[in-house]
Amino acid sequence: MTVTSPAESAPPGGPGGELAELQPPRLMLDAPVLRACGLSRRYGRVTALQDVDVTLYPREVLGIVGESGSGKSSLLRLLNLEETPQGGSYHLNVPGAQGRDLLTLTRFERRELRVRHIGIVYQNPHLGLRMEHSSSGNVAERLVLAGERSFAALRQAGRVSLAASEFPLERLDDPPRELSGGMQQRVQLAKAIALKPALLLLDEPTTGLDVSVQALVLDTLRRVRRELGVAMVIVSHDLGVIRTLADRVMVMRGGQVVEVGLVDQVLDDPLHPYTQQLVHAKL
Ligand SMILES: Nc1ncnc2c1ncn2[C@@H]1O[C@H](COP(=O)(O)OP(=O)(O)OP(=O)(O)O)[C@@H](O)[C@H]1O
Repeated sequence: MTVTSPAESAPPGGPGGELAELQPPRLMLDAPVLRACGLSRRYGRVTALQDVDVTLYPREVLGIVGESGSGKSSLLRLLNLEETPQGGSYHLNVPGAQGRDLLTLTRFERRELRVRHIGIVYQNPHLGLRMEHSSSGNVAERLVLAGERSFAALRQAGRVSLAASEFPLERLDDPPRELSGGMQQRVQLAKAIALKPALLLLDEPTTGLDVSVQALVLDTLRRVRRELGVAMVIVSHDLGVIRTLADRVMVMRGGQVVEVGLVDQVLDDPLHPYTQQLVHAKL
């Protein structure tokens, strides 16, 4: 399906409307940093994603919500170039990839692009971290993949990135298996932002953390967004998290997008019956 962004559907003018009200949100005035069209993914007989379009603007945060099994994590894996869809196209507006459909790249080219331009934080830290290596070593690994070889530079870059994710620096040498869930998410975040990616993907980054830790991690994500200006896609079943972080939200059901729009618009005045059900169930 084709989802038209509010920017694209906004009328150029109208009776009685203030100009400011008619202009698309500032974020949407730039060229998109990410544009994926018609993504489809099947696993055997299960259709995880069907004809999904995603557009993301620079510095924008797009939330993805939907019931369990609606395809949210599958979509993030495709956007992270971990898996290949059976159909669709995917463009990122980053150096070396302009005008190229990323789905046509070789495995090596995709890996390069992922290392340099895409960061991801998984709900399960075991997917994103080596639990036995030191925390700073986990962050350094990404820099090594990008070609950095100097031990001093790796150590310093790891420290800077962990500090940016508000990780306690006295625990730099501790392995993630000895850290709390909130700290493990901070190590994942530090690794994800180490090379200042254009795109940060977050899969339920606060799920499973206790409420006070969740709030701290959300604060850090907001600050990272503000300071790095990175565009983010965040999957969460928690509409409070989406409201706190996201500019727009995309609602998924059965592998398809049923509604997309500005967060307040969709969560306060949902149009699709499924979104209405989702919002009311969470109230
Ligand atoms: N590797 C896989 N092999 C087989 N089926 C899969 C695989 N990954 C996902 N699926 C199926 O694809 C569908 C979408 O799964 P996905 O994990 O993307 O949903 P989700 O919205 O992220 O769910 P949740 O909120 O529970 O994490 C489900 O039916 C799931 O069983």
